[in-house]
Amino acid sequence: MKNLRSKILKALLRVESGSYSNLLLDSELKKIKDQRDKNLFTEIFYGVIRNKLYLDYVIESFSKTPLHKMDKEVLTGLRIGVYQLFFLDKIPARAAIYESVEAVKLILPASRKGAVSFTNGVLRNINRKGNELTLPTKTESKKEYLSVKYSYPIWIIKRFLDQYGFKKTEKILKAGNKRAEVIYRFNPLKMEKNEFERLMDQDGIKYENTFLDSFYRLKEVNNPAETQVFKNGAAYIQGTSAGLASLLLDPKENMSVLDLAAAPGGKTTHLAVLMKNSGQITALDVSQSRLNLIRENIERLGVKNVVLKMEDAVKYQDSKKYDRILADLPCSGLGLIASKPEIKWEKSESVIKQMASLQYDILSNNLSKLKPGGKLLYSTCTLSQEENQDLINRILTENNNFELVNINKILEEVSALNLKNENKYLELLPGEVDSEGFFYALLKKVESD
Ligand SMILES: C[S@@+](CC[C@H](N)C(=O)[O-])C[C@H]1O[C@@H](n2cnc3c(N)ncnc32)[C@H](O)[C@@H]1O
Repeated sequence: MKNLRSKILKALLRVESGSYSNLLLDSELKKIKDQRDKNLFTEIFYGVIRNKLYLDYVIESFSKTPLHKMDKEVLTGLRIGVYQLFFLDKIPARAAIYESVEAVKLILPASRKGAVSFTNGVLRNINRKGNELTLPTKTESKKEYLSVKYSYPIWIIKRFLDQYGFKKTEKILKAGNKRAEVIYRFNPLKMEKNEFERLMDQDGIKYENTFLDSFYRLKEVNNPAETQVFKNGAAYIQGTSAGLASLLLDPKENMSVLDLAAAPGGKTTHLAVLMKNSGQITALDVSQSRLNLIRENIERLGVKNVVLKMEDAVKYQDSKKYDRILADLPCSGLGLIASKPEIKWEKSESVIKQMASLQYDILSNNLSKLKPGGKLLYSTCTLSQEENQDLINRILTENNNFELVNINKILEEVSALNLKNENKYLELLPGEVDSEGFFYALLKKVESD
């Protein structure tokens, strides 16, 4: 396709100014007809986001102009070019350079000829001398080595090294650079499972089982939101780590459940399935636009037992007592880097403290809404001790009417995960499990309140 690189360049600039990569990619791919072009768009788009720090290291090594003095269009064009030169063997260097320079030319006004020839010069130089590139070595500095090699900011590397040591950190970083999988959760509110599988076969969708029953890992699916099963509401796109949360909370039919931060409704709708559409789920979210996403999902999936409320969970007042509370709270998202690689670049370390404080405030305001004997599942999609283990320890110390339930027995019952977990809570690390990074702690309110 003509101008594919300039479309990628524009999309990358939008990610830099705050668009979500996954949503943007979906809408851009809809505009492209040819499957090979779709694949190449996806490869370069995600490749550049994932490897930004590495690509900048290469550019800096071969350009006399420092990165901060380059126009963002030029720098992004250079990243697109270097990504193809270093990571895509099948694209001849000449084509990679030409197409990237053309992309910069198309996006800049005609008066900026100098910037175009600068892009060309730097890419040619990198192509000639690329094999002279020297990377930081492990012996000089483990942090620098991991940061450049796997393209992660130093602050994330430092935290992971402190929390997990070198070997585990390297596994997590590698897993975060793999393309995230697409997983369908089968929704029995819409059809029988054999009908669901028949429709997937009819659409030529190849899939395999995961460690959760009813969660199907798709192989080579391009438009997972365009298939029959998705449009019929028989499928919801949800990773297995996210899917585990509702299963661990284990709601029963006719229970009352409070979901404190529910949008877009992945876990709410899963809870509804587990409750067979009975009882009631009160689903809160602070954002009206995100509540609309839950509404759409509820309608598509045929969920009938949810009451939506636009509420700030830090201040939410409710005299009702619940059997179950799901606290799947906003977090720094360090477990989701495979599906949202821009997380590496748009967050700074201060987000951890901010999130831990918000999580504490939300939990503290809502613990009293649980019935004696009721259970609360706390979950995050992050890998920071402050937001996970430390926070739960603080909550338990300050609230002696709550105890931590050992999650391992339930885990055995609801999943085929075979983990040696010595803790009562559970932390899933990407690279150790075939899934995204998550943390879960199950709290029970003691019977006598
Ligand atoms: C991790 S997401 C929840 C994902 C959801 N549980 C699911 O499975 O689809 C966190 C959500 O918390 C919401 N949120 C952030 N601050 C909040 C607050 N103070 N009160 C309620 N919701 C909040 C965000 O709008 C976001 O939708």
